[in-house]
Amino acid sequence: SENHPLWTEIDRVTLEQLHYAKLGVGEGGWDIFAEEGEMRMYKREQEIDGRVVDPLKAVHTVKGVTGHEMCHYFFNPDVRMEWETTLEQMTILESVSEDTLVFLQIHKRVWPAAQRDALFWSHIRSVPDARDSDGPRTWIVCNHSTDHDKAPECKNGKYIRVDLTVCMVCQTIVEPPKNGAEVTRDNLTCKVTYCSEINPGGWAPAAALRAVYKREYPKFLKKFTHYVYEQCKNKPILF
Ligand SMILES: CC(C)(C)c1cc(CCc2ccccn2)cc(-c2ccc(S(=O)(=O)CCO)cc2)c1
Repeated sequence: SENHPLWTEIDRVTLEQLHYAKLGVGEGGWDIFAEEGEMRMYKREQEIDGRVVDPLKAVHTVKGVTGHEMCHYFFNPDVRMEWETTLEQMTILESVSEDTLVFLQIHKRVWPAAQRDALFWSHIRSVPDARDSDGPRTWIVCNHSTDHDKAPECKNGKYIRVDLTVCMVCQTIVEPPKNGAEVTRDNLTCKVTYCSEINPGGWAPAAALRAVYKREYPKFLKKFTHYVYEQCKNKPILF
């Protein structure tokens, strides 16, 4: 897919998001708004022309799965409706390649905002790291809004189009078992960093939107990571 017109942007945005995900939340005005077990969610309050665009960064530690498995289920369109509760409809407009798809998603209405849709490319890749002796430990899925000639113009459509950039960066940590035994899921830990910037588009009351984000995002990430754990627990490990 290197010669696809979107490829340059896909490569640039994916690497930018990888770098951004790796930045800590120590500096840059992040404040924590949810903490449940190993999951911590941070936001920065940011408005762009009167719209709440609060960047979000979540970190989570999930035992028993690999980064490849976590990113595979996040990318895979076949299972999205099973964990993505904000979705009403999902269409693949283009399969750019094995690792890159263009989605049109219609999300459920989030009161009091009008209903929205999202048009974005989604790209999955492993991140080579010289230190990883036996295979890549870090995987990333990046979702970034795009235009597409197969999508309805949001003007005559009945949905407001959101503008989003999202990344799911997952790193596998293997704690080697004693006396050279085979690695089992008990030896696996997945470090998850989920970043999102959603410009809801159109008008939505800031306070109500922030209340929605505060309630919905923790639910979203908890449901997704729990779903992956359940899907993987009785399957062979996908490193
Ligand atoms: C309620 C809330 C959780 C904030 C929410 C509201 C809306 C609907 C659009 C929207 C945004 C703002 C206000 C009203 N509606 C979309 C999303 C959303 C979009 C995309 C992704 S993804 O990570 O790319 C996985 C693929 O779906 C995750 C979540 C979340």
